[in-house]
Amino acid sequence: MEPIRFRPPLYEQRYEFVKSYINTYRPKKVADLGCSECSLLHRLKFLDFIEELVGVDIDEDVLKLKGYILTPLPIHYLEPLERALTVTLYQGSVSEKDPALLGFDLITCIELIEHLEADILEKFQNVLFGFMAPRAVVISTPNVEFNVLLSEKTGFRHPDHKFEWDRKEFQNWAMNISRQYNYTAEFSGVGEAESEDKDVGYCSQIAIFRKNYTESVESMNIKKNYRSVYKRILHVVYPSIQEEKYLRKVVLNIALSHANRMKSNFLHNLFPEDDEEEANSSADNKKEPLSLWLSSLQTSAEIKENIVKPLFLEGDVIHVPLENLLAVPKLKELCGSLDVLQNMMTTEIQLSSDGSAIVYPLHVEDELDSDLNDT
Ligand SMILES: C[S@@+](CC[C@H](N)C(=O)[O-])C[C@H]1O[C@@H](n2cnc3c(N)ncnc32)[C@H](O)[C@@H]1O
Ligand SMILES: [Mg+2]
Repeated sequence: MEPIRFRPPLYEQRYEFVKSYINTYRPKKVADLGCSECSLLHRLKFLDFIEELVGVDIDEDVLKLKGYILTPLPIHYLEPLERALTVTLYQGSVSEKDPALLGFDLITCIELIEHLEADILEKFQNVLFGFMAPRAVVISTPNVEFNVLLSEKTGFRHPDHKFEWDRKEFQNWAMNISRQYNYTAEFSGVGEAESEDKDVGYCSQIAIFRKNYTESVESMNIKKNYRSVYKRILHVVYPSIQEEKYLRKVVLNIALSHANRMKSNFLHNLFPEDDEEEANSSADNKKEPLSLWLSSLQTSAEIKENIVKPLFLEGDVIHVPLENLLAVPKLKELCGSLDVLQNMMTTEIQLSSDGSAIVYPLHVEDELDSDLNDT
């Protein structure tokens, strides 16, 4: 018998299952127990509503070896996230209580439980549902009924498995836990058999638990005082505009790019002959299709600039009133008011003496040079 090959691979289907659950319920704090190489966490860090990601594994070496995939890249400093995001990895056993795992919206345990000895599994149930008590839990584990389709050989799918359950065993275990800890369980899975195969269920069976109660503040406070036992291996805070220093940077970048464009339009209107000279000086005065397309893009971008207060010259200084920048939707969203916008800009660049405008010296040649350098 040819062993079944899943497409996409089974592990990928498990991650996709978690991702689609997360996309539906949009949890902000998510932990993955038995996170191993952090592959699921890595996929989850791209979901833009998750603010806290935590991974726990007993194997310190794998966390140290693979944890780097969760650290920010240079692009994250250039383009800070809109939401806050922290990622933390702990070495520790899921059979031990640590307050770092309190208050989560979702905890996932993907192919973890079958690696736990009976006594550890017993403790783990109590730690996960009684102590951590997240709002939702997703647990996946092999469905032994499917093994007949996987290969001829008998025995467990992996040498480290301590058990493999059929659907009834898994569902009984999950239903007992639900009753004991006041959760509701639903069952699903990934990795389907071909239609002509007999009914063996999914290759990976999955239980989704949802908590039926809200924990009291007193109960949470007692748990928060438990002694920490997990060892922190990695803790990263992603650059985000929720932090003042990154918000300033983003506001400044957007504001200056718009202010520059407004200033260029203003200068081109003021000295239209420079444009003509430039046009006449081009070799045959004909634009290639690509440059035509690029210039049409620029024109539409320029038209979009919302001039609510005209730019003006005072001596040889161009004034770009900040009110125009506040009319840019993104800046309005980020700053809300003129005062905030002004405050963000004032320490970073030169404003007019009353703080109402960005000022640029009028040196047309420098201006045209700098335009060319910008492109
Ligand atoms: C099959 S791997 C999990 C794979 C991973 N969840 C994924 O889907 O990519 C099982 C993991 O559980 C971890 N593990 C086993 N016993 C544990 C325990 N008591 N506490 C925490 N992690 C444990 C192992 O070190 C291993 O990394
Ligand atoms: Mg396994």
